[in-house]
Amino acid sequence: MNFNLTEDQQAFVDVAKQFAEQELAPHAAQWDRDHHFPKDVIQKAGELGFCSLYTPEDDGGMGLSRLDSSIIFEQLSMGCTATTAMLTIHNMATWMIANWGTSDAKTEWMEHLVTGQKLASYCLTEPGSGSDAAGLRTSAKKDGNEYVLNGSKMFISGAGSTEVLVVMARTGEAGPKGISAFIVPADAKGVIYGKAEEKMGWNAQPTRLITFEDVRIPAHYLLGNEGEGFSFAMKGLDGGRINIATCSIGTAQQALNTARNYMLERQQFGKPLAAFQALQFKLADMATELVAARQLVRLAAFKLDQKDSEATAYCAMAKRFATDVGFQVCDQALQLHGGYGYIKEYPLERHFRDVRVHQILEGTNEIMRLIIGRRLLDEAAGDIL
Ligand SMILES: CC(C)(COP(=O)(O)OP(=O)(O)OC[C@H]1O[C@@H](n2cnc3c(N)ncnc32)[C@H](O)[C@@H]1OP(=O)(O)O)[C@@H](O)C(=O)NCCC(=O)NCCSC(=O)C1=CCCCC1
Repeated sequence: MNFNLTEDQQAFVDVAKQFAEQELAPHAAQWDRDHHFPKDVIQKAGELGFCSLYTPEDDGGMGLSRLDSSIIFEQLSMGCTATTAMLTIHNMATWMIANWGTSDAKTEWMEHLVTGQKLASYCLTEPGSGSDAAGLRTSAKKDGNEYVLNGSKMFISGAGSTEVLVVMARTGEAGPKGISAFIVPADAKGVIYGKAEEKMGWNAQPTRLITFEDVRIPAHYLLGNEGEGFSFAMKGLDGGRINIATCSIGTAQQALNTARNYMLERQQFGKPLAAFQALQFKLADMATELVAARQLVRLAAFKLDQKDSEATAYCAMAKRFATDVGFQVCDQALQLHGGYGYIKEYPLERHFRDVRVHQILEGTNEIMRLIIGRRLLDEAAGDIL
């Protein structure tokens, strides 16, 4: 077992780190303050392949593994959490279209999505269904060569600024088996956008309600077959959960680095904070938990790459653990800064606000525990640990 980065992975790290330092980090605070969505910067990231990291090469993507992608997203999220998170969502939606889109739909959309010239949002959650995703009510009714969509999607990242929506909608019976997935052009007639939500963090990307009123799309925008949409949505989220966990790791690493430097510089009682053993212990615990979280995220990514039968449970474990650790590390880094941690002149309060939502979205950490627990207790599952 080799835990070192390969030469290729190190090269990816170098490119991503440079991009994060030059294109993201210098602007992240301003984007947060202005609630500015830096679409041009995401498109610039697309020129480096970052918009289609794990989309297969045959579909125009980079064809990288989930592990390689996680290593890259970690570096990018050290520059700007919210922008990188949006990039991961676009990667997830693009991968879904590449995997299950019809050849006509792929001919129409893929070349624009893999480069990031067009961006995609993922639309599962509804006002009445969050954790109970299979309870969704948005409907898609077949009408000749078209589907007609009606309903609403809530908390949609990028909504109003992306060109493509991957929408899960009901074509059949109640529950997961009646759900299908569709490509919906974001400017289709009848797609109506709500106001941008005022959020605690993730301010460098818009979040809106989307309402579909008799939205007509061609039948070949159906992904796979009718009734397969819930499973596609969940498969997309297995990878999405690693990506979000990764964004927590990168942000927490950035917060840890900032706190370490502050401890070396800041003098109190005639000596640097670094000289106080209680604070050394705090930093030691932050680093230890962060390293453990990173390894679990990379293990889950590896399991997904291997198509391991327990990959879903490992992705849930990684998401639960890394987003909890990421939040705690950012909180402790803020605490180590004392009053300076609480003011906006320093980045700690932004990191704290940005990672908080990772414990909620792409499945709450309570749902992650449910997924892990169910699997552990499934008699057919065998030993997963
Ligand atoms: C786990 C869960 C609670 C599901 O439970 P139920 O008991 O209803 O469904 P159950 O009986 O577990 O399953 C149904 C079928 O589905 C297959 N399948 C499940 N997982 C997977 C999987 N991982 N891969 C493949 N198939 C899967 C399952 O096998 C079953 O099919 P079968 O009967 O076997 O033929 C699910 O709903 C969930 O997870 N909620 C969190 C939602 C949630 O995560 N939002 C997040 C919304 S997105 C979001 O927050 C974003 C934020 C920022 C932007 C991006 C998006």
